[in-house]
Amino acid sequence: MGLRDRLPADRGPVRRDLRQFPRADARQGDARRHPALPQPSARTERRCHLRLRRHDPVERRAARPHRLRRSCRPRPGRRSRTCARSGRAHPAPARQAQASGRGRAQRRRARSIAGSGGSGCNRCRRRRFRFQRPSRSRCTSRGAGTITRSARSEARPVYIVDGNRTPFIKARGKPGPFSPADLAVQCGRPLLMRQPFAPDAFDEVILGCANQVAGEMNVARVAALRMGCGDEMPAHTVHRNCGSGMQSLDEAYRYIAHGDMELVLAGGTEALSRAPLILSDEATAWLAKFQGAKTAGDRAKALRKFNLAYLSPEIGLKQGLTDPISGLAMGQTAEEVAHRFGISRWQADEYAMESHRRLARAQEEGWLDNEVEPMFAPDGTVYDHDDGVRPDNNMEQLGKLKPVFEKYGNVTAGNSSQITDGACWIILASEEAVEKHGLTPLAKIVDSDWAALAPEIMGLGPTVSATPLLKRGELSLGDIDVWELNEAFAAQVLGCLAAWEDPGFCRDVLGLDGALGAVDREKLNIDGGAVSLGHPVGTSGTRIVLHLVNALRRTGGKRGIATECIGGGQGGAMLVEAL
Ligand SMILES: CC(=O)SCCNC(=O)CCNC(=O)[C@H](O)C(C)(C)COP(=O)(O)OP(=O)(O)OC[C@H]1O[C@@H](n2cnc3c(N)ncnc32)[C@H](O)[C@@H]1OP(=O)(O)O
Repeated sequence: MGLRDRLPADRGPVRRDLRQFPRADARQGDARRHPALPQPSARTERRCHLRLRRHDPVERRAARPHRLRRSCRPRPGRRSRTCARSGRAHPAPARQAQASGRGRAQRRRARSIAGSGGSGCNRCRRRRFRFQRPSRSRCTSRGAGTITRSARSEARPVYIVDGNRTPFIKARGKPGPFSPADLAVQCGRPLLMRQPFAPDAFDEVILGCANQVAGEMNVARVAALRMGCGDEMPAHTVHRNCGSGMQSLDEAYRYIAHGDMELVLAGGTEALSRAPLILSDEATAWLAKFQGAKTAGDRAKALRKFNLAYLSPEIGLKQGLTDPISGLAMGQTAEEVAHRFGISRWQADEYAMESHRRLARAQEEGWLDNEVEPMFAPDGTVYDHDDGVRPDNNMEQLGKLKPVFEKYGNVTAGNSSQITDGACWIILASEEAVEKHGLTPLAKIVDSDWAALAPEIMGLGPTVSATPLLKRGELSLGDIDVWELNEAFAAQVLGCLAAWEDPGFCRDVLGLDGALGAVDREKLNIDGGAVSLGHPVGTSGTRIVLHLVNALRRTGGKRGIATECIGGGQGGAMLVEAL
């Protein structure tokens, strides 16, 4: 029975309450044992469990309930008050509803919200109800600017006509040879050279980048100019963390589908090796004072206040890979997903090993040759392949690695995505542009979706963003020939697969009538993924769509979904059809 047969018959708003997951029995499951590792004692197991519980939003909330400040609690019939936290005015909702002459139901709702102390201040309300209120379902609506169901039938077709990427180069603890703009230019030049149109024929250049460097602000425009697209080429950079590369494609898709543009160059670039070191606020203040000193005496005075600790900068990459709301590193969010769905270390390592095996096979068979363009460093070094792959990786090697993010966790350097540099471009065109320039479309973008969930479990982003594509397209799992699910962490990918097989999760979070089912592993990340290849965060979204198109064409498949989790608690997905 496919998803089509289980489509909910007008079930109303989906209840997306992640407190339900996992079931109690799954929580108690042993997710950490690995036969090749020394086993933790019962005491450390208990401690580890307690530590994970601290990340659990439900347990944490129970332990430390957020109290709305007095001033945030509007009461029916009272005058509006100012929130001490946000500084915004809170109208008393019941009175407000009455005054504006709204209906009885609305007034009742307003009273009940007021009674629970949750009206008015968005910040407070969001904090307090984060895991209490069913969130608005994004399975069916995507906010302003989206292509709605009715508009979709009138939308113009959008074609992927070409694309390529650089090799992904592992960051080895020092700045890599290329900046984000260098990567984008080295990737883009050969792509533009083989097109039958001039580089200035684009309507817009859009580039995703999560870590822009100060010397290349609006890196899209810098790259467009350096690629010879001309002074009149509009270009902008987009940022949706790990979804930046897919965001650029999605914008291009929408511009073309709406009839605003004909030909767009979209992509992603990232040089994680060049993430900055950041001076602390104290060090910056000292430096400002020192530089502002007018006399030699003032300078000497400032020098005397110098503290050696100022020389110890904060690591920008570490901060960037930590969620600012939950305070969890991305790897810890993967531990969270693994814990909730009982994913073991063994399973994660097995997945990682297979990822390396598949990428090595793809490189050997030349399946990536039409996708990867070599790069040339100023010192003459040629980079022509993804250098993170370990063709001879085995469970013994992987089993020896220590968990990185939790003492007795599952996530290691071996089953995490690697920190790499790389760029990727895709050319998108309307039917008119295809005809005008005599282009050969490779695939068509059919639909896309963005969804959000709690930052602690951002790894489940693919489930909440890809399922609406299946729903809207009335597709079952069997209708999807290839899946590209970005491998942020092996445990996170496996967590998504487990969630789709969990009837409770699918029913309550995804709004289905039962479990979606098991994704065929032979159709998932068939040529490896970020675990073996690396994950230049702003680029990966473009890469998975480009590779999906190539993989579909190579295997003779028709439909494919590229999907990824996004730091901060989001998911993005794109449905394409090979031509
Ligand atoms: C929404 C999202 O997409 S979230 C995802 C965003 N991205 C991330 O969070 C990045 C996650 N990854 C990381 O943070 C890093 O890769 C880390 C912290 C896990 C590891 O970083 P590093 O220590 O620099 O990794 P590195 O690749 O150097 O490996 C460390 C060690 O493990 C070993 N190792 C790594 N992978 C393997 C493997 N597959 N098999 C055997 N050994 C391995 C290395 O050889 C190395 O050992 P050595 O020091 O003796 O040479």
